Amino acid sequence: MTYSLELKDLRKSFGKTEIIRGANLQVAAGERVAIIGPNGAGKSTLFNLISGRFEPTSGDVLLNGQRINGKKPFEINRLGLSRSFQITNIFPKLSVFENLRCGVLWSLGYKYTFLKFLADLDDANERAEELMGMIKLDKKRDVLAANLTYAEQRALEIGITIAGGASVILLDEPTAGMSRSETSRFIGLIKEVTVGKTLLTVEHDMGVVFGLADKIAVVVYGEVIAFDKPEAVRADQRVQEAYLGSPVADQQAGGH
Ligand SMILES: Nc1ncnc2c1ncn2[C@@H]1O[C@H](COP(=O)(O)OP(=O)(O)OP(=O)(O)O)[C@@H](O)[C@H]1O
Repeated sequence: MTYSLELKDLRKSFGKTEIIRGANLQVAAGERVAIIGPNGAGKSTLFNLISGRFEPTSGDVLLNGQRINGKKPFEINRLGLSRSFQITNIFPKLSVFENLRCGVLWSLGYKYTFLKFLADLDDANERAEELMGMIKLDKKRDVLAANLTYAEQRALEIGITIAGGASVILLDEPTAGMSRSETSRFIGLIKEVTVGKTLLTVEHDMGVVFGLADKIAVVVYGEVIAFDKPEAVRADQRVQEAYLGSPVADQQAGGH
């Protein structure tokens, strides 16, 4: 079976310190996966290895069966993996529509001659309109991104992240900083716009994890110690010991 994303005995050291210590993960197409784990476990480092910001010390990252370690982030992006950052990558002085159109054009840009660019501008406009509807910002079409609410800016960011049609989407704490009601609405939106796509999130909020994920990958000390459906992960003794057993985590999970 070809996985959408696969990590094979992935390792990463910084100097003499090994941070990722043989991580393995097999994510099937269309799965929504939340990566959880204690602070400093290596979740962000894993994201950086997958998206090409860091190169692994050893082991492999496969995207749709193709080895991508050593490739540049933009090359990986063009192979179908798109990542959004906690720090937004929107242009504050452009409108919602212009931001989305930039996202679409950027994702197409590399194969374009100027004439082809002009011919396809209509397509880009159409796609930007479509994305605007998906992220429910059509009524804010001409509002500058800087003037959107925080939650709207995060929605715009998701729109830009999916603009290029990538099949694998990485979201870093997508609801961080949102209120409870914004968060639950946003989980719904993320689910809608990623239908049919493979989704990976790094997430601390257990409410978001259990609301969004088909499967949870638990990273402890640079290894994936469990990868399963939420109920199974919750019942896993090792996970409870390492992570979920703490009263704080139980409280965050809403005592399910
Ligand atoms: N570029 C780097 N150079 C040296 N050490 C690093 C680098 N990046 C991360 N580390 C170290 O790797 C370890 C794992 O960090 P990472 O940010 O991946 O953990 P995390 O699970 O995302 O943590 P958190 O939940 O707190 O965000 C930490 O000890 C961190 O100091």
